[in-house]
Amino acid sequence: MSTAPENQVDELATLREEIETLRQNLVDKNRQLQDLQAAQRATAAANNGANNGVPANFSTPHVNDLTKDEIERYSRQLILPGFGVTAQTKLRNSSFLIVGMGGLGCPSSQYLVAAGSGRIGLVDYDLVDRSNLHRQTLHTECTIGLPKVESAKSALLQINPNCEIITYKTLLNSGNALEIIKQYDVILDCTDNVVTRYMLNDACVLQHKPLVSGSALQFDGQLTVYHYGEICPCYRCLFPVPPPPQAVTNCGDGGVMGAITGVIGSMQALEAIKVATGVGETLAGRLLIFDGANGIFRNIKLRGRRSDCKVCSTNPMITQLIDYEFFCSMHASDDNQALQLLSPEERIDVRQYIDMRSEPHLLIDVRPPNEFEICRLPSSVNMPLKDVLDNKFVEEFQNELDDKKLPIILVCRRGNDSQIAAQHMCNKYPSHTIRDIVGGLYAWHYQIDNEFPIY
Ligand SMILES: Nc1ncnc2c1ncn2[C@@H]1O[C@H](COP(=O)(O)OP(=O)(O)OP(=O)(O)O)[C@@H](O)[C@H]1O
Ligand SMILES: [Zn+2]
Repeated sequence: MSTAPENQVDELATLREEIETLRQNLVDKNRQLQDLQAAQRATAAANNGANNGVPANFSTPHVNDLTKDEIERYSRQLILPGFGVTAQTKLRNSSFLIVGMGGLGCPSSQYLVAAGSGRIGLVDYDLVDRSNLHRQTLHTECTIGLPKVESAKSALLQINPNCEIITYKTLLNSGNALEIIKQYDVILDCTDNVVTRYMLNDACVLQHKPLVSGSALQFDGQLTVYHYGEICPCYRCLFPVPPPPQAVTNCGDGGVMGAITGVIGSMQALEAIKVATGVGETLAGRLLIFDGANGIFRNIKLRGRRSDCKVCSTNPMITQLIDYEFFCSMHASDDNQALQLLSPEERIDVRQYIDMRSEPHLLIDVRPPNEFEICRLPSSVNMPLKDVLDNKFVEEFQNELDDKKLPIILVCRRGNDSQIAAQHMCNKYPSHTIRDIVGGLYAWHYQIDNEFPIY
């Protein structure tokens, strides 16, 4: 006999509660583990030099200042020709600031911590989300909802408890960047937005810090080291003017293959290690381009420092941090990115759409076909935005458009593209009722049905 629907609902709720309690337990246990490990390290440090019952003349002195644990832990790195104790010790005396604990920050911090870096700062304002887990490999099912910096710190200390890890759960901006950056030797840009790229670049130039910069989108990645050495350009030398906001795509909109961020993030760690130890040739003055779809690495030579660069030239115009959101006409965080193209009366919200669903209407989903395939509202038809803008709807929906009373509703993922489509269609058919749904499928998930998937 099958369970009654209301029992299933109760059972589901109980299971969810139990999972939540277990998750919270795991987080608490992880914290306890970290505290115990810290106490253990403190005791070991206090006992350092004590002979633990072994006669004094039998205790072995540390070789070249590396402890027994360090020699064992880094043995495969220590025996590398050209690396050795000197580089290992330099690494231990170095500090790295990783800005962004997402797709790039996770692998780069993982390798820097595992390799024996002395001190690592982690900066991120965001919380772990389930959609992060396919690429942000330090975060897990158990740390969903926790600050990314805390989730990462706990995972990193499991790898190497000897590394000092400092967390900053904050948006790095003009107000706090210089103060934080000055405490570290090498800075890694693992963020995903143009505003932070310019801000970090200028802050690193002002503080004379090398900047290891990575980016990953879809199947592609890029990597270089800015402002390192005499002639190496800064980000502004290459891009004096920010791109127009509509030309910028992030992972949330364009998608990204997790392994691409793994490749670029690991290489950022490698570049940072080379900068800190002086071993090997860094990518300063060169840009590494990774075409993951075709398995091709390219290395292109970059121009030298720009003599009229606003920040790194001998007579810079920028001598302190500016308002980068204003400079780029964009936001640094994912918040408040909603486009305001149409007035409220030209739009409907999800509840209004629910009310009109029983009446005849045409619901057009303007997302790309691969996203439409992931999930869709019942009875919606797909016409991607670019086809709407090419007027393909004129032919495709000729009958519906002939019926002037039939409302046409446009929907997309978050309610931005649907506004562009609605505005375009309204210009062509001004007497027709054409509306878009505020907040799109996200609003549907949050306000109507949280079983409806979001991505
Ligand atoms: N100025 C900043 N200060 C602190 N953290 C930042 C800043 N700008 C971006 N970040 C962080 O950088 C990380 C970039 O990660 P990633 O590119 O993998 O994207 P995401 O924001 O986690 O995910 P998605 O774009 O899929 O929603 C994010 O965790 C974001 O919070
Ligand atoms: Zn410059």
